[in-house]
Amino acid sequence: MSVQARHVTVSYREALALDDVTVDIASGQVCGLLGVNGSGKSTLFKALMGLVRPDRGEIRLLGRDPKRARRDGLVAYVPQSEAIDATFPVTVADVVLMGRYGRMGITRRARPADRAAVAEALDRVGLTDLARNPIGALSGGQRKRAFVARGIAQGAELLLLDEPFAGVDKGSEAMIADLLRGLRDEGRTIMISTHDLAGAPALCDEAVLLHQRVLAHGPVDDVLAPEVLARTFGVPGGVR
Ligand SMILES: Nc1ncnc2c1ncn2[C@@H]1O[C@H](COP(=O)(O)OP(=O)(O)OP(=O)(O)O)[C@@H](O)[C@H]1O
Repeated sequence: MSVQARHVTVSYREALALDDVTVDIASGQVCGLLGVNGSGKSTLFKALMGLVRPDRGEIRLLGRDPKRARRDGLVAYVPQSEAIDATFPVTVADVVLMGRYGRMGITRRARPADRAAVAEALDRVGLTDLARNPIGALSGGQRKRAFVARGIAQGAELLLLDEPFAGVDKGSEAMIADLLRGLRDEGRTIMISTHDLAGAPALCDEAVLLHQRVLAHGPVDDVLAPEVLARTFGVPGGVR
C-alpha cells in the first residue's frame, strides 16, 4: 500500500480543512484527488509530505512515517506551475539535480551517477535540449515536466502532483499524461489533485472525491457516476 491515512483531521485555527479522512491507495495507480476549491486537496498533500501535522489520525507512506518517507526520497511533490517563481535563477538541469540532493551529502557534489540520473530523467520528459535554460524561461507545461523529472531523478515511488494540467497547453497535457502512465506502469503511484472532474477519467484509474471528508473513493467511473455527483453536489453532472 502506498498511502494509508487513518482518521486524519487537520484544522487551521478554527477552520476544519480535513475531517476524519481515511483512505488507502494501492501502489501502481494513478489516483485523482478531486474536489472543489477549498475542499482540502492541498492540505492532504501537505499532510502526506509531513509538512502539516494532523490534529488527529495517522498517515503511513510505503509503511513509513511521512517525514521519514520524504527524507528517504520516496515521495516527490510537483507544484502548480504558477507556484514556481519565474525569476528563480536556476537552470532546468539544476532543478532536476535537486532530486539527487538527498544522496549527495552535505558537499552537494554531483557524482557521475547523479549526472547520469539527471540526464536520463531529462530525456524521459523530453527536456534534454532545454537543460541549460533558466526554469523561468519555460512554458507552464515544460516547467511541470521539469519537476516530474526531479521526482524521477530522486527515485520517488509516490508522486503528488498539484493541478498538473492547469495552465498547460494541449500538447504538453498529452505528453504529461503519457509520462504519468509510463511511471504508473513501472509500479509507481501517482496522485493528481484537480477540480477538473470532467478531465479526470482519461488518466485516472481511481479517484477520491474530497470535501473535508472522503465523499467517495473507488474506480474513477464509479466516483464520477452522475448519481454520486448528484448526491454529493445536489446537481446532475456535478460542479466545475
Ligand atoms: N495556511 C492556512 N491557514 C489557514 N487556513 C488555511 C490554510 N491553508 C488552507 N486553509 C483553509 O483550509 C481549507 C482547505 O484548503 P486547501 O488549500 O487544502 O484546499 P484545496 O482543495 O487545495 O483548494 P484549491 O483547489 O483552492 O487549491 C480552506 O478553507 C482554506 O481556506
